[in-house]
Amino acid sequence: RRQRRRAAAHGGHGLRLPPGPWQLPVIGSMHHLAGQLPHRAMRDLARRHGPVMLLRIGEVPTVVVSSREAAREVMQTHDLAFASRLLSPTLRVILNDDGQDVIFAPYGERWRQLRKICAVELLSARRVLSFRAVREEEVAAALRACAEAAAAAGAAVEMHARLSALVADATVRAVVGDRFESRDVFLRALDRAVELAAGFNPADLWPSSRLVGRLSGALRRAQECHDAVFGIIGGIVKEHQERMAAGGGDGNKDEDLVDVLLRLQNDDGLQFPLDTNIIKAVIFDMVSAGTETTTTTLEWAMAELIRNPKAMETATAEVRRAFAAHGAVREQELGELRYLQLVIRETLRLHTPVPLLLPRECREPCRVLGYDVPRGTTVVVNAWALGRDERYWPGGDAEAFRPERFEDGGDAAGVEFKGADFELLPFGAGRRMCPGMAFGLAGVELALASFLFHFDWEVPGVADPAELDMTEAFGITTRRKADLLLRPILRVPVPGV
Ligand code: HEM
Repeated sequence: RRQRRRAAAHGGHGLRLPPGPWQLPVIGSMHHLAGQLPHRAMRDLARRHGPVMLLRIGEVPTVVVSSREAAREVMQTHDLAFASRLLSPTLRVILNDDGQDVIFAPYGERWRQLRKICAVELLSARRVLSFRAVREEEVAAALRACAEAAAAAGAAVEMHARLSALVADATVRAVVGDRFESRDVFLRALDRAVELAAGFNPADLWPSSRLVGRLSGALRRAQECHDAVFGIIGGIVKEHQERMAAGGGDGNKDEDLVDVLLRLQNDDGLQFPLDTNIIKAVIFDMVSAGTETTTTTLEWAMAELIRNPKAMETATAEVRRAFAAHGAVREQELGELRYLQLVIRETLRLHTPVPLLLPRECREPCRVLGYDVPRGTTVVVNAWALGRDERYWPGGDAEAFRPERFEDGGDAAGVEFKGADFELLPFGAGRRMCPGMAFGLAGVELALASFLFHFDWEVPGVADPAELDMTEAFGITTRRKADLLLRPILRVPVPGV
């Protein structure tokens, strides 16, 4: 009978819908998620109901995928059927559009054009390389700040603030060409957007109710975020336009991403013109997708290394050995740091920065592991749960930080995060996979290697580093809840200090 009720809820007949926990009127399955972070609650529910599970989040039918095989079906076998996104009411307000950007655009020609621009122009390997000097300068500034703290005996550094400033400045300079004065206002608004975009507010739970939408504080807050962020971006785009009109800003070498987009705006070959609103939305995508994820990865990597002194020792010894003669980390040789790469891979496994990836929307009726997924269903892949699943990470230590598991001969040797191994999906997979992977990793690698090269790190006031608080906060990304206060001890002089 339960099965029939669910089928009716979808307006479908004779469908074999995925199983799921019992539902209540109005709130659907929400009571099963209450009091826990969604990715954790969904993992626990999936253990009981299976790898393809149907929930109703408020009124939104949501299929949660929690096995390697099911993820492969969604993101590879039927990728085209799941290549769209849904735009929640909150996101619609934050972006002020119906999917004009890349991240939340529905699948279609418009998205394909923007995606191609990302691949060929904005986030290509050549472009990422062109921002090397920016990355090096911003990392050097962060190192100098840490060196000052180290010199003031015993001063600790609040790593979240330090890392988000570093990543934001490096990303923003690449995207818009310069730091901007309102960086902190921008970051605060972005912070709120990350929380709001995770959904689970009344406006997103009951999208069909205008009344709920109107009464929901979330939409008001989303509007405030939009105004703050797009006001700043609008000013930046205008400055670029004026500079271009005055004949400056040309020359491929120093192009920032706004320059690139404005240049493409004049390209007659585009099927869909890039109007200024689209450019602003894409700029917002680049900055928001680039900062939060990269900062989160760096913070967890530092926290895990602190908690695991042996891994810290190995990673530090490797980077100091590699760059001892040069006195500073050089980006072009980072590929040689094999252990550091494994530390990053292990961090992305345990602390998948976007734990539920970005929800997809089913474009055409489809079957996943034999279950029917009706058109319009939201589909969520619990990448965080896959990354900790004992079936794929054997050895009884799936929740432990052990980069060695990826070494040759290790039990996860050869498992990569490039979208082909469905147990490790920090960047997703398939057509909607993250196009900013190289951009993000370049920032993580350089910063992490440099922090370890110049400093040893201690946690003041925590007798046993294993006791470090690792609680996650709610949001579209898995940020740390607690501050990460670390004391740097200078070991190799920082140039310019
Ligand atoms: C550690 C860093 C990063 C992580 C973990 C990450 C993760 C993700 C994930 C999980 C998705 C959704 C994939 C899917 O649906 O299968 C995504 C999409 C996206 N990411 Fe990233 N990302 C990172 C860095 C970046 C950076 C630096 C940029 C750009 C500057 C970027 C731009 C994008 C864009 C534009 C999309 C949307 C793609 C589409 O829908 O077609 N990301 N990212």
